[in-house]
Amino acid sequence: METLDLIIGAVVLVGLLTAGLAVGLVRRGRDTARRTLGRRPGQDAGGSGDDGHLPGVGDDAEVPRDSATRTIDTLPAPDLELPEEPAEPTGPARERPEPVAGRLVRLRERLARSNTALGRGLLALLSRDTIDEATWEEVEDTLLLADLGVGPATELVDRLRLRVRTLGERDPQRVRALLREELLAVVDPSMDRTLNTSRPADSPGHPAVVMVVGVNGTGKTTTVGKLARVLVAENKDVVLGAADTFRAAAADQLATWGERVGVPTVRSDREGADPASVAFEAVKVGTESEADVVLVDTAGRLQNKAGLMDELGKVKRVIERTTPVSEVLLVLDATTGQNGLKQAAVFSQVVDVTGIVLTKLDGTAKGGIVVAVQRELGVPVKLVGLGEGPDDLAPFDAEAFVDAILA
Ligand SMILES: Nc1nc2c(ncn2[C@@H]2O[C@H](COP(=O)(O)OP(=O)(O)OP(=O)(O)O)[C@@H](O)[C@H]2O)c(=O)[nH]1
Repeated sequence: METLDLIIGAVVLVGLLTAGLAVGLVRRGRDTARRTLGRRPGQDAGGSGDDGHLPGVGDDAEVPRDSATRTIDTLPAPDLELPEEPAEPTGPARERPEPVAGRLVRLRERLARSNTALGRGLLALLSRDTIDEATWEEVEDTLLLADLGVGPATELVDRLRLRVRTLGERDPQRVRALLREELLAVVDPSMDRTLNTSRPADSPGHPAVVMVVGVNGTGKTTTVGKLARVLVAENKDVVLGAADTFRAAAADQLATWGERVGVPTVRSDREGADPASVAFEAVKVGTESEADVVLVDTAGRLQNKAGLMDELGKVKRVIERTTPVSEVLLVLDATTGQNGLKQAAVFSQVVDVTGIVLTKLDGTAKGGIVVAVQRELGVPVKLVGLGEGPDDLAPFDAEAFVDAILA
């Protein structure tokens, strides 16, 4: 009997050992398969310096079983895609954005190549032997052609004429200096152009939220991408929200901008998903990850579609359930002149625009739109787009701008 018990015990033990070994082998096989699937093309089994057990940077890593359990209220809405953690770039090496200081100098270089540049036209007129009434009219026309707007153009000519006459000034260098002063006055150096990207003091624990709005094709998505780089260059942690859900490609475009500098993007893969819920989720992710700034890209809205404009208002209200919106930046294409101004007015009725981003300033010799749009909205131009390059976005500075015009 005892012998029989011993034999049964031994058989059970061997059985258990065999089963354990089999489970171990299957697990190990699955892990190996996962690592292989997760590997990007070009990475061999021993590559990326891994020891054969850890995934390489950017590979899918299985969530450890002992990682914190997420409660229901931290789960994303079903159609949203949260950024993978960590936000390491998966493509080429992470780019280092160029420093921001002095970028506006590029405008001077670009305008210098233009034959129709505003400053050159004005200086040619003012260096004539006689500056008579006809000349002043030509000065005014030149300013109007440069999209300065009637009010500021008349103002500038009246003041300049008075000073040139009163001082009896004929020296070209002095006339140039007077012109500079008057141009600067209409561009208005006293406006506060600071971009508010500091965490809000009145909403502790939340990131600054910047909403970017504007009509299709003005350069919104590109601006969000460039702005993310500016902030990364300032060592800020950024999260992007792809609330342009009209076009899935817009989210792809935004995510690509982010990946280049290691910034995560919250997005929905479903075209037409609720933009407000994407924006809300982006702010939530930004808060949970203790980001400094959340940049929310919105769909290009045609200003005559009242329903769509209402939706934009909703995006803002939904964000504000969590935390105040620090900046609403309206992106305008500098090459569209008066049309851009009409768009600007409609947008400012729906959301309180706090700053203008004037894109494609490299594509026009008409810098006057800066003045016109500020007058129209009473809101400062804070950033300007100077090209299609990733770092072609410059903080606007009135003096540097006028100097670029007069270069
Ligand atoms: N030359 C120049 N091109 C720019 C500038 N900013 C943006 N662009 C170009 O303008 C085009 C439109 O830019 P997007 O960022 O896609 O415009 P969007 O407003 O987001 O458009 P939707 O996504 O359709 O709403 C792209 O080809 C950009 O490269 C700029 O400052 N200068």
